[in-house]
Amino acid sequence: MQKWMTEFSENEHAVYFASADKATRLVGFGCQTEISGWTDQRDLNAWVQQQRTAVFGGFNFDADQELPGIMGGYFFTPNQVIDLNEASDWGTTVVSTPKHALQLLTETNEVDWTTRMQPVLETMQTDCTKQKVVLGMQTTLDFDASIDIAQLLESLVAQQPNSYHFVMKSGEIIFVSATPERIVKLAGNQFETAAVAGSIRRGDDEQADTVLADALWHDQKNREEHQIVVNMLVKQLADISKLTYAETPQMLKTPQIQHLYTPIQGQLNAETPLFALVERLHPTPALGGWPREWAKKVIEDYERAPRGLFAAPLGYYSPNGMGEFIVGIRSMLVEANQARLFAGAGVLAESDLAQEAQEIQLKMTPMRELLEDQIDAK
Ligand SMILES: C=C(O[C@H]1C=CC=C(C(=O)O)[C@@H]1O)C(=O)O
Repeated sequence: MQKWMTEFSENEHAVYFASADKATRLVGFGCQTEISGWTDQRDLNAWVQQQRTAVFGGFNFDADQELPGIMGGYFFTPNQVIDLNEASDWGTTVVSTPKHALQLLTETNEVDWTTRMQPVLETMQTDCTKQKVVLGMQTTLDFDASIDIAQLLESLVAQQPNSYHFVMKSGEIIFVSATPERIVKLAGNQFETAAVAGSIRRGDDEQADTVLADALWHDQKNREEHQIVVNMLVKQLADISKLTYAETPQMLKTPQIQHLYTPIQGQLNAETPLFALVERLHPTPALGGWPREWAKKVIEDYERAPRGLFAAPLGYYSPNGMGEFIVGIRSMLVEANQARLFAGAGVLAESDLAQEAQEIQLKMTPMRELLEDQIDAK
């Protein structure tokens, strides 16, 4: 286990952010100032402008659904931010005392998900203006003892090497995401975003994997689901920037899932704050849907519980204007003995809800596997 992981678990406030390529690996400890419960984006912007060091945190997926604590949207300025790619002493191995292996006591699933979502599908089948909605699910796991955060970080780094990592701790509450999706990265007048939508499992060997990738690439429903995201990103950005992207998607692979993927580069016409870009894009139809307001209402009405940081923009923002935000999918909220896992799937009129429910289970496996490292195997 590395030194920063134990330090993280011992701090009241801590944050870890890593880009998918690991060119950025930041960890922050302590809290100088914090903000939550803002009602107007301008209050958040004003607060950010007052900070002299980087701020870290995330938005509430839907600010109209108020939630307490960090799930309602939370940013803070750590006392100390360490660049793990430079400060090698924080990466030194420390001996950790083996903890009590966890036993899973109960697992609570949304067993009614497909029947509950059926009316949404029927609306889409009768009204072709309702093109896409991403429907989420939450699973709660209760253990006999508290989850070891340092061990969780070690598992995350080892098991999800190609994903963005975001872990934020405030007191006893920790939000963890190993996501393949970045909403936006800004440096000067250059930004990067991407459409990640359309999914299939990984194959057992290279040949099976390629067959599955090929099936996904040629699948009409998935291509349509992906194109809705590309179109919206372009629509929201074309008036303020010059965009570069390919006409057809490539594949993006995580250990469990492969996705259709269209990276988009942009050059801003005029200086634009990072939060203004986030506001234009969130929620993209990879997390919300299309039309946007209809999808937002469906999510509010049909999902069992508000999302909070799940599927919301999470990241950091430096005083020089640079920063990066990812979306908090493939995620969980950990509090003492409990983990609440989140995932969702894009639904179109031609979707099979049972199949989408299976896809959601697959999308929960990255977080499940982090916990399995701590479970008593007997
Ligand atoms: C909402 C999630 O995935 C989104 C991102 C990529 C692919 C997706 C899909 O194929 O449905 C989803 O839109 C999730 O993982 O919880």
